[in-house]
Amino acid sequence: MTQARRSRSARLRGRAAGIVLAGGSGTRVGAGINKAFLPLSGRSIAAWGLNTLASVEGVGLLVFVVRPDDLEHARFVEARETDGPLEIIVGGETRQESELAALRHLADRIDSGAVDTVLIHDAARPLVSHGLASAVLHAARENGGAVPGIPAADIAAAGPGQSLREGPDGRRAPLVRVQTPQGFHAATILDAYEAAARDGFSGTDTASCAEEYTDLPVTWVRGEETNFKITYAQDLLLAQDVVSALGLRSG
Ligand SMILES: C[C@](O)(CO)[C@H](O)COP(=O)(O)O
Repeated sequence: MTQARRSRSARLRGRAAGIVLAGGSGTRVGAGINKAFLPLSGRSIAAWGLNTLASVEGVGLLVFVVRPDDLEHARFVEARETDGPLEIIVGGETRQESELAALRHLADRIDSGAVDTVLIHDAARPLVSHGLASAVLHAARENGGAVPGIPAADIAAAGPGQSLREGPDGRRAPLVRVQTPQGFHAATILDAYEAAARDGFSGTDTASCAEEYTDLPVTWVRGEETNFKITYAQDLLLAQDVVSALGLRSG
């Protein structure tokens, strides 16, 4: 183990696990390789989120979920773009299956209490800040579940024949753009994913599975505009501009 790795291992102390999902094909960006491994200011997109989660006090280990074809890329990220160590695992066909794979990978440590909280993050959101990830972890520990969200600034319609849900004051509840990392009490969310697997349920994000299978209150934490998801080629250009304009660095 190198000195850098020793110091990272020493810093990674805590009972929360960061899970970074890079199991999708990420083809809409049009690059021919999984977008999570495209470069952003000298490091892969995935490395940015991994390094940020690793910097959060209380995060004790990182699980990096990838496709079988990307294992070599993932090992490169571990060796060259993060201080490591990463627990690299192969995910499933869907987001739900990849999350389940990560939770099962942690199951023994969740059962023993060595892991109490999970922070599940999209590799495609490289610019999540240390402050936001820390706030989600804190809120998840306080409440059982927490997700970042930004109230939509534009007027949004639910679509023909649909009605927007009412807010507590009887007015229309604002639509919220949901981001990651999403933080949850680990044992509860593991049970939820096992129950979902038995039912064949597949959610859009961790919160949707939590809402369906748990009583956990899910708290909102104010998300960040810069924590956008890289989906299309123009999102990568925007991320590069944000990195330059704000002078951001990874790791
Ligand atoms: C979880 C998420 O980022 C919330 O906005 C989003 O649902 C992820 O979508 P993906 O298609 O799994 O990347």
